[in-house]
Amino acid sequence: MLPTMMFVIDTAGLVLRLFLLLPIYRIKVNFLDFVRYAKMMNITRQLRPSLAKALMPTAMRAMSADSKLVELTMNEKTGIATVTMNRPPVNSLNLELLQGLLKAFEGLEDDRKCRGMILTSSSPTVFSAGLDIMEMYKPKPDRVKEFWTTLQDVWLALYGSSFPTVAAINGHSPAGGCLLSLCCEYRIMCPNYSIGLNETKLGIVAPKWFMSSMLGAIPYREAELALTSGRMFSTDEALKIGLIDEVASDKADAIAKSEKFLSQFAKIHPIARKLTKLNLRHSALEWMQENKELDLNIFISFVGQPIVQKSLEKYLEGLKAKQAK
Ligand SMILES: CCCC/C=C/CC(=O)SCCNC(=O)CCNC(=O)[C@H](O)C(C)(C)COP(=O)(O)OP(=O)(O)OC[C@H]1O[C@@H](n2cnc3c(N)ncnc32)[C@H](O)[C@@H]1OP(=O)(O)O
Repeated sequence: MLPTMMFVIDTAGLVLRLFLLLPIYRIKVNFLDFVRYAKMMNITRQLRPSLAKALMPTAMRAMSADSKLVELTMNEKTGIATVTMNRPPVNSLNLELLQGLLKAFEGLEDDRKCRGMILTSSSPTVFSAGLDIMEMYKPKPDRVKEFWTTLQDVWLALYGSSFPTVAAINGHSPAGGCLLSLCCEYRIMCPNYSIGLNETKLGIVAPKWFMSSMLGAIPYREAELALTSGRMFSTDEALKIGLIDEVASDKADAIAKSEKFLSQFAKIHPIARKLTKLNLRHSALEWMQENKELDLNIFISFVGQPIVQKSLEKYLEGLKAKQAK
C-alpha cells in the first residue's frame, strides 16, 4: 500500500512540476519526453544496478544517414552518437553535405536512445572549411535557395537539439565550420589549428544568427573585435577567450573528452537539462523560425551583388594560388 501511495504522490508531483514549468519556458515537451522523465525518476531508480546493466546492449551501431558524406554511429551502451563529416578534402558545406547533416540530426532527435552527440570530421587536418564557396559563386537560383534553407534548418536542428552536443574539432574550422561548432554546447579542439568567423576577410557579412551563435560563447567585446576583423584564432588563443572549452592532444583524446563531458548528463534530469538549454537559446531560435524567409531573401540579394561575386572570385583565386605554390 505504502509503495503504491508513494508512487502516486511522486508521479503527481512530477506532473505538477512539469506542467508548472511549461508556461514559463513556452517550450513543447512531447509525451515521449514525459514518459522518459517519468521512467528515469520512478522506474530506473527502482531497478537493481545489476539488472539495469544486464538490460543494456553494448554494441556500437552504425546508423544509416543515407549519405556517405555523413557517418553516424551510435554507442548502444552510452547512447552517445558520433556524427562524422566526410566530404574530402576539406568538408566544405555544400547542399548535399548539409542535407546529410540535417538528416542525421533529425534522426537523432527522434531516437529515444540518444543521450548526446559528438560532431567531428574524417579529415586529418580540417574540421570543416565552412560553406562551399562554389554554392555562392555564380549560383543557380533554385539550388542556392535550397542550399541556404538547408543551412538554416541545420542550424535550427543543431542549435536547438534537445540532446547535448559536443564538437570534437580535429582540424581547421573557419566560418561555417566554426558556426557548426558554436551550435554545440561544448567545444574540444586539437592543437595548432585555426577557428573563427572570418567572413569579413572574404568581403562578406556573417548573418545575424552566425553572430549570435558566437555571442553565446564569448563576450560581446571579444566577438565585436573578432567579427569585424574576421580574425581566426589558434587553438591556444581560442581557449583563452572561451571560443573553445578544452584542448585535446589528438582526435582520439578529443572524442574521449567529449564522451566524458556528455557522461555528466546521466545524473541530470533530461527534461530539466533540455528546458534549460532551449530556454537559454530560445530568442535566437525563435528569431530564426519567424524570419527564415526574410533571412533567405537577404542572403539571395546579398550574393547577387556584383561586388560580392567579385570578392568571392578573388578569394577563390587566392585559395587556388595557395595550392599552386
Ligand atoms: C554571403 C552571406 C554570408 C555567407 C556566409 C559564409 C560563411 C562561410 O562559411 S564562407 C567560407 C569561408 N571559408 C574559408 O574561408 C575557408 C577557406 N579554406 C581554407 O582556409 C583552407 O582550405 C583550409 C584552412 C580550410 C584547409 O587548408 P588546406 O591547405 O588543407 O586545403 P586547401 O589547399 O586550402 O584546399 C583544398 C581544396 O579545397 C578548396 N576549398 C577550401 N575551402 C573551400 C571552401 N570553403 N569552399 C570551396 N572550396 C574550398 C580549395 O580551393 C582547394 O581546392 P582545389 O584542390 O580545387 O584547388
